Amino acid sequence: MPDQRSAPAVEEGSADAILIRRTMAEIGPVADKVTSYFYALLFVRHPELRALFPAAMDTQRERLLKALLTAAENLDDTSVLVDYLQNLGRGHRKYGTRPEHYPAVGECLIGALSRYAATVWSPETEAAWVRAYTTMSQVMIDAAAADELRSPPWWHAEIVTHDLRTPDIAIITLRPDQPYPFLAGQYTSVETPWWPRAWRHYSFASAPRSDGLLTFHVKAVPAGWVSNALVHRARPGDVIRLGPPTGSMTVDHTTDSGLLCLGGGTGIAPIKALIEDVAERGARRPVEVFYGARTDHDLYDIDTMLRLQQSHSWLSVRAFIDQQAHVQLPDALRDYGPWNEYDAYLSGPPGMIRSGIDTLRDIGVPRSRIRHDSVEELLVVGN
Ligand SMILES: NC(=O)C1=CN([C@@H]2O[C@H](COP(=O)(O)OP(=O)(O)OC[C@H]3O[C@@H](n4cnc5c(N)ncnc54)[C@H](O)[C@@H]3O)[C@@H](O)[C@H]2O)C=CC1
Repeated sequence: MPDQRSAPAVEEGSADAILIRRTMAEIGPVADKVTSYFYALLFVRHPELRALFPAAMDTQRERLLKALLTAAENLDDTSVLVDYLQNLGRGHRKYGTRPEHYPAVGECLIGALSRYAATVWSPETEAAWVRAYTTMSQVMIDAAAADELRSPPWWHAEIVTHDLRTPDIAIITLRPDQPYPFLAGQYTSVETPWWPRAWRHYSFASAPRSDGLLTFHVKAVPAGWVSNALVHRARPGDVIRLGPPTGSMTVDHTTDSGLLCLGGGTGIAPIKALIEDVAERGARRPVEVFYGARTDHDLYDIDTMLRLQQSHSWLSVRAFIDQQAHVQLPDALRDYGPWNEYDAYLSGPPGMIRSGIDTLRDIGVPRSRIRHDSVEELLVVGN
């Protein structure tokens, strides 16, 4: 019998969803151990799969757990879950994942969960996990197969310019080896030749261009292998790999509501892409940008933003520097507005996004009008 003590007072959802959430609640406090044990099982039982993963597994561990939690939380919300899994399936093509790998992963996952969620584990729980995993992996496999007909698993892209704007921020322009379709506001995953299979996310800093070139703003962060390689090692002529575009922080061109954009640090990159997108459509909708940084130095792209402001009467750019203003970026929103006719776009460190959401909700902006990339994904952005 499952242990009722660990179950929430009122449990809602399908029988399988309840059993799966109970397992997740049970493993929550020992999540690190579960993921380590899972990978140990996987690599011992299926050593041939080790080559699909990066040498350093730190970020990978967080990603597996995040995927499991997202799936468990949305088990009864089919459209959110299917969307998420299709994206995940398409994104797995760049790792070389094949349909026959899924059962091996499922078997080791259940092995790890049953060991660490022993008090709530039962034949019913196991059956619920087998059903859920089988359905979810089939969605990923089908999405990957459909994507094979339209897109390559990854793109090669050559660095054409590398502009070191500050000692730790570079603006990098790339030429993909074949057309790379994406929307302003989206992001992609990047792998460098120096750290094979370590993929990190970066937002596109420009709307799609007629010459097909792509731009990223990269800040080298402490212990960030990929970001340090891109800032300090990469040079024109080097070739990196890109995964497919993803993200829904895009402009809704079916309305002409204003855009309220909050860009913190290198989070200004996709905001610049959104401005270019609005400009290209020729719609004169108001775009209000709040650009924040900790120091003058970190406001590395202010000249570009001010130039854009000069060319577009509908654009307003306000810059905030923490050290001078003694307020954090989201607080600045309260002094302007009203914002209830605006769609809000948040881009920057996870803490800024979380507090930006709170501030906007607090001043009456509905959640449905607030867009940002997944905060969990951002934890592995830019490393
Ligand atoms: N699509 C996206 O959302 C993108 C996100 N990023 C992320 O942006 C970050 C940029 O890093 P840095 O330049 O070092 O940023 P940073 O740590 O220097 O902060 C930039 C701005 O955000 C504000 N801020 C930071 N933490 C906050 C918090 N907890 N509450 C309220 N405001 C806060 C600061 O006041 C500052 O104005 C990285 O974490 C990167 O992953 C970068 C590009 C795109």
